[in-house]
Amino acid sequence: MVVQVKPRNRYSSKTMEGNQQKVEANILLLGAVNVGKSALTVRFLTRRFIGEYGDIESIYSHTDKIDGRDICFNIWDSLCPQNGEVSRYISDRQLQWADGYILVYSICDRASFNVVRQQVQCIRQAKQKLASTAQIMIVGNKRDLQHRRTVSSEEGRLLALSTDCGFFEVSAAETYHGVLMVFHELFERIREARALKKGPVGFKGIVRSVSAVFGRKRTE
Ligand SMILES: Nc1nc2c(ncn2[C@@H]2O[C@H](COP(=O)(O)OP(=O)(O)OP(=O)(O)O)[C@@H](O)[C@H]2O)c(=O)[nH]1
Repeated sequence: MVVQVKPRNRYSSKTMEGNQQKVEANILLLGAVNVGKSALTVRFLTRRFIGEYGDIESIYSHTDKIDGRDICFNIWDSLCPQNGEVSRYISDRQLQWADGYILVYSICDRASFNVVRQQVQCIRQAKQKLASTAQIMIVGNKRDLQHRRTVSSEEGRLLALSTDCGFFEVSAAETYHGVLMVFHELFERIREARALKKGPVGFKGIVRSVSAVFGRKRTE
């Protein structure tokens, strides 16, 4: 069964609706094949786990309230190439588009953890080159399959700590709340990084704002 969610291709980070500025965040899901990227996306969008997802690569748009404010998540559920080498590859278009990454591995699949390890390095290098503030969340999925676990929680946490990423272990199959936390926590990180990049408003900023409101040009 393929879930019907309307895809949308938008690449801006902010839009205006009425007089209210609507905040957007572009989230890219990456990881090896079969780790549950689509399951996590669909859980977040519909609160449901449907089991089989088909081979669809789409960008979905979903608005959620955080602290009383509408946040528009544009979520790119990437399709992983079957070839192991290619699965580590992240395109320039993806790197330029994303404000945040959810790197998914399965706790039962060590090879998928190694893919995430390499993708973290790839994104960190690209961030430096692009002077990007994009944030990364590492997610160990299929937590319900404890008896088949091959990657410990400590390994996931350590990788996240050593690379300045967030970390969650979740089960897309079992709970909605954990998945919600992943997206919300990633958004918080993006918001903080954006605020840091902007820096404090300062005196010049205040003068600029006052000039803009009263429509006068500064003479010095
Ligand atoms: N037990 C369990 N199975 C899961 C979980 N999440 C996903 N699955 C199953 O894992 C399989 C792959 O899930 P997908 O969401 O299609 O994985 P994907 O990473 O999008 O796969 P590709 O698009 O092919 O790269 C499906 O059979 C899902 O039902 C989970 O949390 N627990």
